[in-house]
Amino acid sequence: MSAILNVSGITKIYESGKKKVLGVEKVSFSVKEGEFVSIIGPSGCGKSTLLRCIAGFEKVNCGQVLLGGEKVTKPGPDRFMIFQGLDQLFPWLTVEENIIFAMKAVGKATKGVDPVEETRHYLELVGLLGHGGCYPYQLSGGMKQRASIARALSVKPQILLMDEPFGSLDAFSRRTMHHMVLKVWEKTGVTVIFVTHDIEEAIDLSDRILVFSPARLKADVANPLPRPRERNQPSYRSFLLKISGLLEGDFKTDSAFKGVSAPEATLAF
Ligand SMILES: Nc1ncnc2c1ncn2[C@@H]1O[C@H](COP(=O)(O)OP(=O)(O)OP(=O)(O)O)[C@@H](O)[C@H]1O
Repeated sequence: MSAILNVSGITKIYESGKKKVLGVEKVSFSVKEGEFVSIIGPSGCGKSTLLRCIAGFEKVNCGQVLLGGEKVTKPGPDRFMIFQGLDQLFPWLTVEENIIFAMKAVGKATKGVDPVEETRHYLELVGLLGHGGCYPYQLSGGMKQRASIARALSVKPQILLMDEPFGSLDAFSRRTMHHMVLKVWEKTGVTVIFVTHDIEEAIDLSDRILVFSPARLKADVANPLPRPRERNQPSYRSFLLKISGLLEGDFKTDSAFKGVSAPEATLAF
């Protein structure tokens, strides 16, 4: 499979007044079409910054992001971002209307197909069939994230960017969401980049794990475990130890850029 995303030497420096803070520095990696890649690292190490640079929400200071060979300079419907917050849907529209609105806004409703029928397909995929007529306030946190994922898929993005999407859910709901998101990934073949603080979540879901230390990509590790991943297997434990070991220590990064403060990252799992 060829690379759909190429991130080449990107640096993002935030400037507020006289202060300059490093978001990410000289980060390079690529992602193949259909891959599921997780990004893990201490709080403040630049995971969200990286995702926002790929989404086109942030302008990079150096380097470039190429998606399908095209340079990313602004947000676009080929990248859809899902956040941790549970209020990403328009509260004045039903779930079905939210999805139809998104499809129409980016011109991705399939020609000759009734948008209501198409919406049903995505709702079924995320396990929300029968809830299309609900308003967001009538849904649980997990159901809201399912609806946000259905809406994201409906615009047929090349990459789904997920920034700790299940971070505010309880452990049981998270496990249920993991099954759902893997089913969606397998059925649609969409490329996923998934930010998490949770090592087991990264191992359960992804083909590859990018381990960050402050502002830098420290390791790019292929997940050797066959799917479905069994947490009680010795091979799972040893891979978990490997990733945990990569996350330990090394919390001071001096920027190569003069006058730029390194991020203050903390280990908080
Ligand atoms: N808009 C901004 N303006 C100034 N500094 C910022 C801004 N956004 C992020 N930063 C800084 O950039 C660094 C990286 O932040 P980022 O949010 O990308 O980290 P993170 O790894 O996603 O953290 P967390 O896991 O806690 O969400 C931090 O030092 C942060 O304070």
